[in-house]
Amino acid sequence: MLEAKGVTIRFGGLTAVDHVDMVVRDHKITGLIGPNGAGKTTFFNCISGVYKPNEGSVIFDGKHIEGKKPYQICDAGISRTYQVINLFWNMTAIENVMVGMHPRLKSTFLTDLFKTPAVRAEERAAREKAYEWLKFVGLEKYANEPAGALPYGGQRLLEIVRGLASDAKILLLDEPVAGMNTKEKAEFDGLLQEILKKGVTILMVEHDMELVMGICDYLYVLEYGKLLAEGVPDEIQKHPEVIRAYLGGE
Ligand SMILES: Nc1ncnc2c1ncn2[C@@H]1O[C@H](COP(=O)(O)OP(=O)(O)OP(=O)(O)O)[C@@H](O)[C@H]1O
Repeated sequence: MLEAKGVTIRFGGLTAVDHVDMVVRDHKITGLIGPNGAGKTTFFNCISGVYKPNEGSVIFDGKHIEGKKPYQICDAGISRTYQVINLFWNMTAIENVMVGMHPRLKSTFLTDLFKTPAVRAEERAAREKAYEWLKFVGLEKYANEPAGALPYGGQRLLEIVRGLASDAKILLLDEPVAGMNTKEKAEFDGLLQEILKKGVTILMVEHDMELVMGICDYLYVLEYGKLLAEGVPDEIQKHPEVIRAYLGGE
């Protein structure tokens, strides 16, 4: 479904992502791991349109998307979350989800300006749908609270659900459990399974090895921008190069 071929990005003399090939299979959880500075977030940025790769291609549903703008990539069905949570802090939780739904809404600047009955009906329907999304992640009680008032784990979930609300086919999660407590992490595992059941494919960068090894169907390992290994978690855990590079030889 999503395929990267030879993706390369350079910052001056540094090749942050170096000819990386990756296949993200439909309805699976693919993990991208590697030591700090390996190029994981930069790779995400190439897929989500923040950067245009210097070389290589990214193909989604049979179409080249490398070099497209982030909003075009989002419209195509790829949504992402950020390492540093990126919400509209002064908007309520439900409004944040509605913003996520915006690409799928029909209203335009002019119809919004005049608040036609059709716009009001669409807004009502969008609010109801957004509320359903909040329920999906157990955040409905915060619907009318500003995003900044949610507990930290809740903010992470809100960011994910805002992505889902755009009818994403692929969700790119950048360190989704960073900062979550043990209970939130345990629940997160179940949530990812529920997301998969909705037909959404997941690609995630995560440092929490227990989570990654337990939940991912397939893993790619980056080191200094290059692909070091790929395989199912069992293979990766035993891979001598990965143990050397990432697990510090333990
Ligand atoms: N905009 C930029 N300009 C210059 N160098 C950059 C830029 N973004 C990232 N880098 C460099 O590219 C390399 C890869 O960084 P990146 O953030 O992608 O790694 P990462 O694997 O996501 O790390 P972490 O696990 O710490 O988040 C690093 O050496 C980083 O300093």
